[in-house]
Amino acid sequence: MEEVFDAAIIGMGPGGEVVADRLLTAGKKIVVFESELIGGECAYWACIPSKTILRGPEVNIEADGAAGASSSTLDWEKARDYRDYMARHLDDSAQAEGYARRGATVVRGKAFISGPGHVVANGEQYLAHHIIIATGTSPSVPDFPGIGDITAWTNREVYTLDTLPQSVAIVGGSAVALETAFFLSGFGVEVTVLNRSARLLGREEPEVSALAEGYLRERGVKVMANSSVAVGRRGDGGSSILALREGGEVVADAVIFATGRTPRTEGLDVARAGATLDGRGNVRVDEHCWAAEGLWAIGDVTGIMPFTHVAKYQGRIVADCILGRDRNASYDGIPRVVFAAPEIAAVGLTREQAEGRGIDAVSIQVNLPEAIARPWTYEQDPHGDLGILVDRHRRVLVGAWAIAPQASEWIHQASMAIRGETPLQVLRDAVPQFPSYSEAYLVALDRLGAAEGI
Ligand SMILES: Cc1cc2nc3c(=O)[nH]c(=O)nc-3n(C[C@H](O)[C@H](O)[C@H](O)COP(=O)(O)OP(=O)(O)OC[C@H]3O[C@@H](n4cnc5c(N)ncnc54)[C@H](O)[C@@H]3O)c2cc1C
Ligand SMILES: NC(=O)c1ccc[n+]([C@@H]2O[C@H](COP(=O)([O-])OP(=O)(O)OC[C@H]3O[C@@H](n4cnc5c(N)ncnc54)[C@H](O)[C@@H]3O)[C@@H](O)[C@H]2O)c1
Repeated sequence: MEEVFDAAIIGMGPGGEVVADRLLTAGKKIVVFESELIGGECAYWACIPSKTILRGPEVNIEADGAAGASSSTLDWEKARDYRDYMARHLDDSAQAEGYARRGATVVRGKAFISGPGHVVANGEQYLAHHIIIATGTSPSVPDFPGIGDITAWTNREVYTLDTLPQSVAIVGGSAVALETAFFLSGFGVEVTVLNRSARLLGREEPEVSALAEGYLRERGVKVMANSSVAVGRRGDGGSSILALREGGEVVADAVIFATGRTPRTEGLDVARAGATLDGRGNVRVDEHCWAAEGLWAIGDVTGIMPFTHVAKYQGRIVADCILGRDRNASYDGIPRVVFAAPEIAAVGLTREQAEGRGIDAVSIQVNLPEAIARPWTYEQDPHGDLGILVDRHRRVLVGAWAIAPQASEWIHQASMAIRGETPLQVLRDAVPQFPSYSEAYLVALDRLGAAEGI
C-alpha cells in the first residue's frame, strides 16, 4: 500500500518550518518539500542578513549621539563575514538533517500539486491528508527597455554582496528600499532612491513618510520622488544609466530593485486541489488559512501581510487546525517595522483606513524630546516621534506609529492594546518605567484626552 503522510508541506521558509515543527512535536508523519534552502527567503536573503548587516551602521549613528562615545570606521569585511555566518553560508544541511532526525521525510526539489492530497516532486508522487502551501514570493522587477544592459540586483544580490559598490540607485520606496538605503549609505555607498510615488512608505501615515525621508536625507541619501525608469543603458566604465520618464538621468554602479514581490504559485497547480488564486496570484484562504478540502496556505503566498511574524503566526493557526484545535487568524494590531536608524514602527490602522471603516477616530503626534526624559538620557541631540489613533466611541486604541530608537520593541505595547481592545482608562492607569520611551504613550493619551475630551 502506498504511504500516506499526515501532512505535506511545500516550501520550508519560516511559515513551513513552524507547521513542520508543530506537527512533528505532535507525533505526526510529515513530508516536506524545498526547492532551494530550508529557512526560506527570510533566513538567507532577507530578514536575517539584512538585520545583521544594518546593526553596524545603526550602532555608529547611535554612538555619535551618545555623550562621551563616538562612531568608529565600519569594517565591511568583518560585518560581511558575520552576515554570512548568520545566513549559514547558504548551507541548510544541518536543517535538513535536523528534520530528518525528527522523523520527517525531506524532499529536495520543486513540488507541485497533482490532485487533492497528491504532491509530485522529482517525478515521485506523495500522498497526504493535508497539504500546506508555504512557497513565499520572488522579487518582482519591472520590465523596461535596456534592463538587460544594466547591473540589476534584487535583495538576493544585495544581501550576499561580497564587495561594496561605490554607488547604487534603488528603485522603490518601501521597506526593502529604505532598509537597503540605510545599510549601504551607512557603509559609505552613494545612494539614490527612485520612488515612483510622491512619498515613501505610502501605506503609512503621511507624517511617517515625511520623517522617514528626513532621516534618509540626513544620512546623505538622495531621494527622488515621482520618479520612474523609462530606459536603462550601460555607460562608459560599466556604470548603469537610468533615463527617467520625468526627465533626467541617474548613473550608478548598480541598480537595486525593491519593487515588491510576486507569489510563487506558478506551476504549483493549486487548482487541481480546489484552491483559487486572486488577481495577483496569491492563494485565497479563509480565516483558518484553509484554501480547499485538505489544503491550506500560509505566509507570503497568501498576500495577506507579507512578514515573517505573520507567516509564523499562520503556521501556528494551521498546525492547530490540523491537530483539531480549531483556530481563527486575526490580523489586528500586527506590527510593521522598517529597521532603519531610527527604527520606523507602525501598528493597526492609519487615519485613512479608519475613515474607510467608518470609525470616528482622533489622533495626536507627540515629539518625544519635548514630552519625556528618555530621549535626553539616550542621546545628546534627541529625536523621535509617536503618533496614536483612538476610536472616539469605543475608547480604544486603533493605530499607532513610532519613529525612534528601539521603536520595534516598544510598539508592541500598542500592538497588545489594539489586539486586546484595552480600554483607554486601563492604558491611562499603566505605570511605565522611568525613563523609558514607553512613557510617551501616557503623554499622548493625556494630550489627546485634553484636546478631544476622551
Ligand atoms: C530584503 C527583505 C527583508 C525582509 N525583512 C523582514 C523582516 O525583517 N521581518 C519580517 O517580518 N519580514 C521581512 N521580510 C519579509 C519576509 O522575508 C517574508 O515575509 C518571509 O520570508 C515569508 O515567509 P514564507 O515562509 O511565507 O516564505 P519564504 O521565506 O519565501 O519561503 C518559501 C520557501 O518555499 C520554497 N518553495 C517555493 N516554491 C516551492 C516549490 N514549488 N516546491 C518546493 N519549495 C518551494 C522556497 O524555496 C522557499 O524556501 C523581508 C523581505 C525582504 C525581501
Ligand atoms: N522589516 C520588515 O518587516 C521588512 C523589511 C523588508 C521587507 N519586508 C517585506 O518584504 C516585502 C517586499 O518589500 P518591498 O519594499 O520590496 O515591497 P513593497 O511591495 O512593500 O513596496 C514596493 C515599492 O516599490 C514601488 N514600486 C513598485 N513597482 C515600481 C516600479 N515599476 N517603479 C518604481 N517603483 C515601483 C512601490 O511604489 C513601493 O514603494 C514587503 O511585503 C515588506 O513588508 C519587510
